[in-house]
This record gives sequence, structure tokens and C-alpha cells, in this order.
Amino acid sequence: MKIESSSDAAAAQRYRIGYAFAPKKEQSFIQPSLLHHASQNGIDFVPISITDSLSEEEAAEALIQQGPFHCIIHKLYGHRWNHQLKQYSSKYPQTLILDPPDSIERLHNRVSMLQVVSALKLNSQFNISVSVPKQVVLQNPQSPDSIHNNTNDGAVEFPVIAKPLLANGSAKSHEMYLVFDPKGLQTLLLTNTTTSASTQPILLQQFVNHGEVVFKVYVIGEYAQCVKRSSLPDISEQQLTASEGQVLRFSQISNSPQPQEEDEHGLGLSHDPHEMPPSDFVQELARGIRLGLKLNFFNFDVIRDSGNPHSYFVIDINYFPGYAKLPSYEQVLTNFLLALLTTPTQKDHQLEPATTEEEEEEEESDHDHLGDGGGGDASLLP
Ligand SMILES: Nc1ncnc2c1ncn2[C@@H]1O[C@H](COP(=O)(O)OP(=O)(O)OP(=O)(O)O)[C@@H](O)[C@H]1O
Ligand SMILES: O=P(O)(O)O[C@H]1[C@H](OP(=O)(O)O)[C@@H](OP(=O)(O)O)[C@@H](O)[C@@H](O)[C@@H]1OP(=O)(O)O
Repeated sequence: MKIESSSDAAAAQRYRIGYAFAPKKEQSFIQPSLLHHASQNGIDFVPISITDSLSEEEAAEALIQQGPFHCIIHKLYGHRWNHQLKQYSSKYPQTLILDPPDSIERLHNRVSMLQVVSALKLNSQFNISVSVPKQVVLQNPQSPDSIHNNTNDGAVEFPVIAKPLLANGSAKSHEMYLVFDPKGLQTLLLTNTTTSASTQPILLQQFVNHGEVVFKVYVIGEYAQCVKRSSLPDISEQQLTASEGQVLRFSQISNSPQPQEEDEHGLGLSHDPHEMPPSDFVQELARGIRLGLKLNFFNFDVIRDSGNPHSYFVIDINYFPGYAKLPSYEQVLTNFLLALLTTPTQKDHQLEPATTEEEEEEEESDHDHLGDGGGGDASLLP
């Protein structure tokens, strides 16, 4: 079925999209403007109610009772939620789960999240290299041997950013430390033993000077949009010397508004650090990361080396970011869902429970009215 216009769509077919988010995400994402635009186009967003007091099996049953949905979008983590989704899917295999927990899982570790970038093969026409800053993991940050062995022999060069290895959305997982030299690292990990940096596995990622600008690329399926955000300032050789032994703590710095345009000549750089990356490069990069991760909803942070405008680094990938910050996110999201739900190769999206074996046999002999079925998740990526 093709959606021709808003009114045709609303009259022809309505789609139920269940959503499950933490309260903060629900508040920012589920805006009246989104509900209105989606509804005009045949999409009804339905909140999924989550009750903590239920047993795992009761919770799974409760989700089934709230169905069926054409599609579930979610940003909840943990075994309990994954189990609910699994049970739900066995009852309603035709529901698209966006995105599958197994694919999201990879983003919860700052090493595995970036492996997709290292494996990328970008078109050489861009004359741009994309990589991940040098990084090492300290599994036992409180062990002086571990620090010594992992930071020697150029494994990373200072300054570094110490990031919790686990990226699970908690406040602790966003706690970062800019560490200027080995002395600073010792202070961070061995002197103050109460910080999460000293008690949990951490990633030491080389700090790359990047003109105080981070480019955030928001992806929704095949759609990708790049925006600019404020970041940490570059560190000069003099500052490095003057900051001996220092550690700077910060958190969610790139949530700050877009940086002010500056006169590039004043910055002493050969290029304008605020200039957006070429858009076809951004699209190609987003496509590569999307296909590698098998995810539809994410954003990633890219920085450009101040010393080499052809060299970019991906430093972070986030699942289901703050889309409401994007102009026209209502349209982009609605179009994405409609395209997915009305694609002929997708399942026919009849909202019926999974059939038993006997019913299946009967159906087979009857007719073959469904599309190729095949799991509600993996076939979404072209
Ligand atoms: N290797 C790096 N070199 C230079 N700056 C960096 C580097 N890594 C991170 N930063 C700066 O620190 C900020 C936070 O880092 P990162 O994105 O890894 O943390 P996060 O808590 O996961 O962020 P978010 O709030 O986007 O989830 C970045 O937006 C960027 O400004
Ligand atoms: O809340 P915001 O709108 O700021 O969205 C942020 C989102 O928080 P939320 O999921 O709790 O909403 C973060 O998720 P967690 O890592 O903490 O899971 C992460 O994705 C940030 O990158 C998003 O900021 P953005 O990249 O879009 O600026």
C-alpha cells in the first residue's frame, strides 16, 4: 500500500507504534508536535506501561497484553526488558522491534562501539581519513602495573581523556577526565580511590585537538543530519607544560549549544574549524556506520584534527539520542516509520498473534497471504 497524502493515509490504515522510554527521554522525545504530525499520517504512538513490581514473566505477559503493535521503539536496557521483548516477539513476530537489543548492546562498551569505525572502508574520492583515536583499556585502574604497562611504548600519548568503559546512560558513564600527563593519571587513579575512574574499567583515549567543535551526526534509518556543538578547547604545547599533573573533570560537554562562529584567522589555523564536513562524506560515513551496527536510531560524534583538515576521528556513538533537538524531527521520524511499514518487501503487518503449529498447517494449505515474515528486526537495513 502506498501512502499518497496525509488524509488518504489516515483514512486507509493506522499504525500502532509502542514506545518504551525512561521518563526523561519520553518527556523530550514525545512532543505534541510529533504526536500530531504522526497522527495526521496514520501513526499512533502508544506508551508502553512498565511495572517494576511484576515478576519477569508477569512483566512479559503485561507487554503482550498491551500489544499488538506494528512496531516498538525503545530505549530501555537490561535483562528484564530484553526478556519482555523476546517473549512479546514470539507472540507477535510480525512486530518490528526498533532496534533489536542485540545490536544496541554493542554501544554499551566504548571499545566495541567504535570497532565498526575501524572496519570502515570509505570511498577514496573524499580524500579524508576516518579513524578512532589511539586508545587503551585499563581493566584494573588501581593497579600501578596495569597503568604502567598500558601507557608505555606509545600505546597512547598524553593528553588523554579517561572515559568509563561502560556506556550505559548512567550519570557515571558520562563522567570524563582530561588527563594531561602520566602524573595526572596516577593522581586520578591511585590517589583518589573513590572516583568511578579508579574503581571501574576505564578507557584512555588520546585527546585530539579539534578546534573546540564536535560534529554530531543524527541518523534515522537512511536519513543523516550533521550539527555542530561546543567541545573542549585545543591544548597547546605551552598549556601542556603548564598543566603538569593536572586532571580536569567534565561531563556531557557536547550538550552545550552550538558554538559561536569565530574569525578563523584569529585561531591561527590553516582552515576554519567550524566549517561543516562535506555532506556527501557525512552521508557515506553515516551509511557505513549504520550498516556496520545494524541500527536505525543513533548519533555519532566526529571531530576533525586541527592539524590536518583531512583527518577525522569518531569518538562516540549513542543509541537513540535527543532527536527532538533536530528541526523537523517529526517529519523525518514519521517518514521513516511509514516507509518501513509500507514497504512491500516487509511483512504484511496484519496484527495477529503468532499461530500454533496446527494453525500454521491449516493456513499453509489455505493460502499464502503474508510476505516473507522473517523476524521483526534484521531486514530493515537496505
Ligand atoms: N578523543 C577525544 N579528543 C578530543 N576531545 C574528545 C575526545 N573524546 C571526547 N572528547 C570531548 O569530550 C566530549 C565527551 O566525550 P564522549 O562523547 O565520549 O562522552 P559521552 O559522555 O559519551 O558523551 P554524550 O553526552 O554525547 O553521550 C566530546 O563531545 C568531546 O567534546
Ligand atoms: O537527553 P538528551 O536529549 O540530551 O540526549 C542525550 C541522551 O540522553 P537521554 O537518552 O537520556 O535523553 C544520551 O543518552 P545516554 O548516553 O545518556 O543514554 C546520549 O545519547 C546523548 O548523546 C544525547 O544527547 P545528544 O547527543 O542528542 O545531544
